[in-house]
Amino acid sequence: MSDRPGEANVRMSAFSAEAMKRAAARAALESVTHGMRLGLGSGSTAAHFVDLLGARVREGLEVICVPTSERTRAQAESLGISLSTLDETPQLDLTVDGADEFDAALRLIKGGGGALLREKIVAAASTRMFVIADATKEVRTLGAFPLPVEIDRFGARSTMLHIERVARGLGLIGPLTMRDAEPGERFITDGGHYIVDCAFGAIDDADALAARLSAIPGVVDHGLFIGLATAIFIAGAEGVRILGNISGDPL
Ligand SMILES: O=C(CO)[C@H](O)[C@H](O)COP(=O)(O)O
Repeated sequence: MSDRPGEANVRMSAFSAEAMKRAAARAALESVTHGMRLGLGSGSTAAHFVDLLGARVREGLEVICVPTSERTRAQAESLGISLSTLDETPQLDLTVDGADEFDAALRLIKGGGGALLREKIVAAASTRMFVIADATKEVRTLGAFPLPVEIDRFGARSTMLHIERVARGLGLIGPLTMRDAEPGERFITDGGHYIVDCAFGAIDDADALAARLSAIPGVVDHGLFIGLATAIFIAGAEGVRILGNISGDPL
């Protein structure tokens, strides 16, 4: 278990990291059955799941899927996976997505790829949410990965100050950085918002921080996913371990 982002990744070759992500994706795919309504996550681990799902669809599996980003939509479309929207298909059976960090209570930090708002909406519309990850994402305390917060473009500076104040009230102090797509060009989410990356370090009371961030008017959503994941498929050198319950409720 790592407390520093990338610590174990340094030891892990790029090939084995990708192999582990794919192993986690393959294990989660075993729960997908004919006729399911699926949420498709975003990021490199979720992309392995979409790729493997595409192969099953070519073999005849019928599922209907709601993507959590335009990038995932394009990938799924290119693989011939049937797509829908949450307006057409408002309730889903299962969402499979990656995460930037998770803890033993199945709490997550997400949004490293900037898709956290749609990811959270889709996960909340799903009976179950499976997280697929390599073992480097497991932490004792969330927060080594800077917490992404999606904010409205209007009054962005003011909203950042508000986030800082709220965090300080919980003893969390750390630089807040407006995310850029490239130097000099702001990152804009699929929903048209900015992302602020908050490097607080260890977040001892994630539940309180989540509630206080949600109450800030300019905050559209934040990357703390609490009470949404029902199972986490963790791929490591010894194979895939499952945290939580693949058939049931969040912890
Ligand atoms: O939350 C996300 C995107 O918003 C991703 O799930 C998260 O960043 C993990 O990505 P990867 O699988 O590439 O490590």
